[in-house]
Order: sequence, then structure tokens, then C-alpha cells
Amino acid sequence: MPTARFQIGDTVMGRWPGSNLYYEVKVLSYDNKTRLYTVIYKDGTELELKESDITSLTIFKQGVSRSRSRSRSRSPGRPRRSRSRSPARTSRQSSSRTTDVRKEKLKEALEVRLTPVVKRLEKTETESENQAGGRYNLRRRKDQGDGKTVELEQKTETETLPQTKPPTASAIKTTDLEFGGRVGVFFLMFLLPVAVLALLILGGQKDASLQSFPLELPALQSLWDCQVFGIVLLWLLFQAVLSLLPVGKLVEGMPLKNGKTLKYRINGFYALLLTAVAVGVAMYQEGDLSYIHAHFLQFYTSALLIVTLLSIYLFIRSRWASEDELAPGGNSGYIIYDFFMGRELNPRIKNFDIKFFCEMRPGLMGWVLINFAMLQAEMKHQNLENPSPAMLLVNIFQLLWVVDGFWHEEKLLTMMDIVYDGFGFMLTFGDLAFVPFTFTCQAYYLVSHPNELSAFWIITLITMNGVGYYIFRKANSQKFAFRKNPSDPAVSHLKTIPTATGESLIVSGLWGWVRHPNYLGDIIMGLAWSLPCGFNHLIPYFYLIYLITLLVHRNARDEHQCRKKYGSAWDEYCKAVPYRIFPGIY
Ligand SMILES: NC(=O)C1=CN([C@@H]2O[C@H](COP(=O)(O)OP(=O)(O)OC[C@H]3O[C@@H](n4cnc5c(N)ncnc54)[C@H](OP(=O)(O)O)[C@@H]3O)[C@@H](O)[C@H]2O)C=CC1
Ligand SMILES: CC(C)CCC[C@@H](C)[C@H]1CC=C2C3=C(CC[C@@]21C)[C@@]1(C)CC[C@H](O)C(C)(C)[C@@H]1CC3
Repeated sequence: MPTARFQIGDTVMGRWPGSNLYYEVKVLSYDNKTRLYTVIYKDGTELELKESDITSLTIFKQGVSRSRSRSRSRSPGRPRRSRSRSPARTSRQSSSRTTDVRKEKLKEALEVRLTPVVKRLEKTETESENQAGGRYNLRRRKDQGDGKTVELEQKTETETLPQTKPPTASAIKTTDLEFGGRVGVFFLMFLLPVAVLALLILGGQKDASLQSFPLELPALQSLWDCQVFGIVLLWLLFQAVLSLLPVGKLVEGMPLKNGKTLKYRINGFYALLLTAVAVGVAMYQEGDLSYIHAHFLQFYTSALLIVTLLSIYLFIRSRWASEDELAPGGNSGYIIYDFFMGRELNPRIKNFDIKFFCEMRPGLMGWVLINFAMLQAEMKHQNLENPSPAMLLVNIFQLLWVVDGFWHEEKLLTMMDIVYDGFGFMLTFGDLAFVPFTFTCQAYYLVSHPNELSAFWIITLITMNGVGYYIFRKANSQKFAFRKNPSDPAVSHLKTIPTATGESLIVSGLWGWVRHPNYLGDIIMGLAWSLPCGFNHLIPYFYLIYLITLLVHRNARDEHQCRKKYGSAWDEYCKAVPYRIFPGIY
């Protein structure tokens, strides 16, 4: 008959599921059969924990002070990494984000069942302070001067405790396959490039209706041009050189599995300005940008070849990557799957981060350049003295979005694409081929399909894009500011739900309206980018369709992770804010 090591009513330290973080919990009961303890966290979450996930307060405190003195003696005078980390997020959050990533893919041995019992919506500062009592009041801790540091230190130190050692890297194996597994990604790998090619062929035809497909298939030799390939290579090289310029700040990314952080040069905005200058000079020298329109298919096939070669290089080099440099989602052992998803998380050549570079630079800059080239091509093809209002709107709206992206470049470092996803065919194709050749679908379409816009429509579209942008920017900035410092006056008025991980969820304002207001803003903008092209064809709506599909899928993926991470607090959030992306739609 097994005996319980901890007694009912004992206050002990309990591991939070899937993480290496320990919180004070009270033992409620012990089940002799399952050998599980039911414990209650201070936020009211009840869990069943194994004995190995519980430690007594005394042992825990000894462990913390031991590891503290160990780390001090190892690196005297060295500043704590966690305090000087990326400005993108606080290290407290960084820590839980990495933990979340581990939790998702490392198949930890923890088996816990979440049993939401008491739920509490944190309403106002005063109210939550009154309620603080015995409960875990996160809001209050953060507001208590050094409270944040204490909490942060404890978590950092906790990771060095022997009993909370993360699973060894060799245990990492991707078992949950996405996109239909091996067969799914195999088809996607061929379907995606072909679908984009079809879009480009169709968008360039006079009759771009889907019924006319597959008309006028281009001759094979017209898909390739060595000069175009050379231009694409030069473009990549030029952007790579700009990204390496020692201007702009150096920031640290999120902590990796091995506890290290990588440095990133944030100079995208300068690179955009320099690119604009270079294009200006080229035009002044009588360069004709409409060349891009005339050779659009060849530019695409050149990009596709580079994508393929780069993906092969990335896959081969990942063989030499250490286990802790691998992405949790791209290490299934199946060649096709891992090639598609990407094995290595942050492939680098010295300080040059290939993923970060591809994600932001050649594709996004290329998008703006191609749009501008389409504007010139439109004037040439339609004998216009000035670009059409539709073309101008599309160019300006999208330029605003790209400029915004570069202005907030460092925030990308906290996104799942950088923190979690490997760099393989999917992202390489997405960044270098999909973004520049499909996000430009409206401008490309307008070159051969003019669409008149009335003043009313123009004003409506400007308003729509403005509203979308406001929601998108405000939601993203609010979340970012809140994660950085919840006491920031700009966000401290927001109502929140505390969670047992130490992070709160915003439940008022935009984040109290729908659960992903930033996606909603993005979608409204996507609509404002397509409508200038009229309603004759589906081609200009390709971006909108892609965006909705991607964001709905991303939303599901994110919610799955948030539910695992925040447990009952996430359910509470979902109850308080029932709509996912669109108001009125669950
Ligand atoms: N045009 C395009 O092709 C694409 C555009 N985008 C845009 O990029 C932007 C960022 O998107 P993405 O990174 O996917 O997602 P989000 O920026 O929405 O990040 C989701 C994370 O936010 C945190 N969070 C969720 N709800 C709350 C809340 N109520 N309060 C506080 N924190 C919360 C959670 O992380 P935690 O709690 O750990 O902080 C969650 O994991 C969006 O605007 C999106 O539209 C994205 C993909 C493609
Ligand atoms: C079907 C395809 C192969 C799917 C590819 C998806 C990618 C094109 C997108 C996934 C997430 C992206 C983001 C941006 C660009 C498109 C991809 C790579 C982004 C960097 C653009 C600039 C923005 O400001 C952003 C919010 C930083 C975007 C982040 C996500």
C-alpha cells in the first residue's frame, strides 16, 4: 500500500504542467490508486500531480539558494542574462514562451489533468488588491516595485535545480505531424509552387476568370531567363549586404533551449530607405522597372530555383546541427516532412541569420519593388500619364503595411515563426516566392485589368484600410506593451485574467472584443487591398483568401498552445471573450 509523502493541507511547491516552473500549492487530497495528488494553485487552478512533480518548500528553497550561489561563483559580476534580454519581451515571458515551446513538442513525461475549479476575473486594480488574500495575485506582485525581479529570478534559478532539469535534447522528436503528415507535405510541396504559377499565368491574361483556365499556357523556354536569374541573385546579395551593415541596434532574441540567446541586427528600416535610394538612382539612370512585369514568370521561376537550392542546403547543413539547435516541429525523422518543415531553428553563417533575413528582407522589399514596377507597367500598358487611383491605393496601402513591419522589426523575434518554426522549404518558399509573387497579385492584376474608382469608393477604401490598420497596430502594440510591462500607464487600465504561469491575459479593450483583434485588423486591410480591383475576378482576392485561411489555422494552433499553457485561465478568457477573430462568430 503506497503511502503519501505529503499530507493534506501541506503547502508545497508544485510543478506547472509541461514546464520547469514551480509554484506554491496546497495539497487537497491523495489518490492511493492513481498515486496522484490533487493540489490547488493560488489562482484557484486544481491539478493532479505526480509525487515527482512536487517538492517540499524547504528543499525547494535550499535548491534555489544553492543554485544561486553556484551561478554567482561561476560568473562573478556577470549581469543576469534574464535582465538584459531582448527588449521585445520581458525575460519572465520569454522563459515561459520557451517552456511553452518545449511543452508543445518535447513530449514531457508529465501527465496532469486540468480541473478548473475556482475562476476569478481580475477586474480592477483595487478590487484585485482587496482580493489578494491568500490567492496568487499576479497583478499586485508586478506592481510591487521589485516583485517582478523576484519572480523572474526564481524562475531562472528554478531551471537550474537538479529535479527540474529539462529533458535531454536527444529526447526531441516530432511526433505530432502537421499538414497531413508526410503525404500531405509531399503534395503541398508540389501544389504550392504550381498554384502560384497558375495564379501568375491567369493574372497576366486578359480574361483572368477562372473559367478561362488553363488558357494560353506559356512555352517552357519562356519560363527561364539567365539574366533574370542574375538579377534575382544580385537582389539577394544587395539585401544581404544591407542587413549586415553595422547600423541599427543589436538586440537579443528569445532564449533558446540551451539557455543561450542570439543577437540580431535590427536595421530593416534603414535598409528600406537605402533600397529606395538605389531604386531612385536606377530610375534616374533610365532604368525601366516595367521589365519586372514583362518577365514576371521568369522572376518567379528564378526565385523558385533559389528556394529549392536553399532548402536543400538548409536540410544538408542541419545534419551537422546539434540536437538543441533543431526546431521542435521539424525533427520527425521523415526526410520529406523535415525537409518541408525545416530541421534547424536558426540556421546561421557566422552572424548572418538566414531565417530572420529571408523572413523580413528580400521578400518584403521585393513586394514593394514589384508593386512599384507594376505601377510603371500600368502607365506604360494603358498609356497613362499618372497611375490609376486603384493602383495608387494598392501601392500606398501595402507600402504602409511593409513600412510598419520594418518599423516594428524586432517584434518579429517573439513570433512563432522565429521562436518555434524550423527553416525549411515551407518558410523559404513562403518568404522568397509566396510573399513577393502573390502579395502583389492586386497590382499585377491591375496592369491589364483597369478598374475605375469613384470618389466615394476611394474614401470608403481609405477609411477601411485606416480602420483595419488602427485595429491591427493598436492590438499588437497593446499586447506587446503589456507583456513588456503590465504596469505601463498605456495598458495598466486594462482588465486582465491572472494565470498560474505568472502572465495575465488582457480581457478588455480590443482583446476583450475578440480573441485575435490583430488578425481582424489584418483581414480588414486585406479586404481594402483587394476591393480596388473590382468584382470581376477572383485573382485579386487571392491574398485575402490566403490570409483568412492562414490566420484561421494560426488562430487554432495558437489557441491550442494557449489552452495548454494557461489551462483554466484560458477557458475563462474564452468564456469572457467568446469570439475568435470576427465579432459575432464563435
Ligand atoms: N499577412 C500575413 O501573411 C501574416 C500576418 N500576421 C500578423 O502578424 C501579427 C502577429 O501574429 P501572431 O504572432 O500569429 O499572433 P499574436 O501576435 O496574436 O500572438 C498570439 C499570442 O499572444 C498572446 N495572447 C493571446 N491572447 C492574449 C491576451 N488576451 N492577452 C495577452 N496576450 C495574449 C499569447 O502568447 P503569450 O501569452 O505567450 O504572450 C498568444 O500565443 C498579427 O497581426 C497577424 O495578423 C501573421 C502571420 C501572417
Ligand atoms: C502557403 C505558404 C507557404 C505559407 C507561407 C506563410 C508565410 C508567407 C507567412 C507566415 C507568416 C508570415 C509573416 C510575415 C510575412 C509572411 C509570412 C512569412 C511578416 C513577417 C510580414 C511583416 C509583418 O509586419 C509581420 C507581422 C512581422 C509578419 C509576420 C508573419
